[in-house]
Amino acid sequence: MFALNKSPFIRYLLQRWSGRSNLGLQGMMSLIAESTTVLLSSWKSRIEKEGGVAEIKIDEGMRSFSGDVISRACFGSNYSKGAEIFLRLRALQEAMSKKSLSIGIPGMRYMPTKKNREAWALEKDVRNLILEIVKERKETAHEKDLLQMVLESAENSNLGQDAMDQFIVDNCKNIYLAGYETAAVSATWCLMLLAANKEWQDRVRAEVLEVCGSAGCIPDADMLRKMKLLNMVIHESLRLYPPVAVVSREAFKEMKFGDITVPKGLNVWTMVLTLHTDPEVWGPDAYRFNPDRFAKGITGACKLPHLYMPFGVGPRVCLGQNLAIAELKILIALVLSQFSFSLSPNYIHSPALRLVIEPERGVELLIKML
Ligand code: HEM
Repeated sequence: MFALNKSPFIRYLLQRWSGRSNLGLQGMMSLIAESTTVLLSSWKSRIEKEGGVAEIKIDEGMRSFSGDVISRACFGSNYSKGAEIFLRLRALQEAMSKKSLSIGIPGMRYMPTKKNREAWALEKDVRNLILEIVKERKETAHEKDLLQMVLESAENSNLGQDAMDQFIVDNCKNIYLAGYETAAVSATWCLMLLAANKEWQDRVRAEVLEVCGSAGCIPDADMLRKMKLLNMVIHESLRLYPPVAVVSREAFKEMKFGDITVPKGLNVWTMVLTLHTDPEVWGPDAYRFNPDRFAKGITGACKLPHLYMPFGVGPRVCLGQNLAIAELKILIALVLSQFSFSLSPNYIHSPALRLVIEPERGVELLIKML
């Protein structure tokens, strides 16, 4: 996520792509629904096999889902093709979050330590896999997706072959990293909260069935807009478990904030989770799951609305936020309309700050068909 701040090209690409994509909003929604259906069919078979109730650790399923969406939306390929890349990017992310403990020691990232070697090997694998997809792409029909745009920009540049490959790999990696774990972990936390809060699960399910008509009906854009309770639950979930815990900015010049002087070149970290749970901003129940606080929107929920920032803030705000919210709404609506679920007695609450805030020991749910 931090690397993305140095990548205005991605912003340009996503803006260009959203204007030019032949997917359109409805196409994007069917694509998300297809990925959801794949996931939920696997849940159904588990439930049938296990006699009506299945204990499912949902984390991997959420990753497959979000990987499938981002891969098909942005790269035109499906999850099975990107699966190996995802696995390595996840391992790379873990290796990097461990490595980040040693930031601050000059030159440390160039030392051939065990962790660094592990990360370098993964980087190499990811690079080779992406370049394999690029090679296949060059031999087959062109699609108007993000990968195609990256390729066109690389070809129109004056870069040599090595620099061109690096350009393609960096941009593909950035999009995967930005949109994959964040959306997956948001869906996981949201389902955990609905499992732990049965009353809200029932309320949102009733809304989904009322707006969408029947179980398993794929919501259209209008239906998504009408599901207010669902929206409130997603806001509250992103407030309590913002996947990106820190938003960073570099001071380009010396700045003064009251008595504090920020020197040029300093990185300022905004702790999103701290802002999202400050009782001064959210009231005495700041740590409680209470989606009702969003009944009148973000401005009604907190004293200073700009302090709610799950997608960051300002000109570098998340470019994938509409895609991410659509993913969450469609997934949760389809889950609620077909299943009921509660926390498994084996669930251990273990939020851990890696590159995203994730449940270290996973989320196990007891799931049955309605
Ligand atoms: C719930 C899911 C997501 C969350 C919580 C999230 C959060 C964020 C945050 C906090 C930032 C940094 C913003 C800042 O510095 O002010 C960011 C940047 C970004 N996100 Fe997301 N994101 C999510 C999903 C996605 C998806 C699905 C994509 C799609 C490809 C995406 C693409 C990007 C890009 C390209 C940037 C960099 C923008 C720039 O620096 O110009 N994100 N995201």
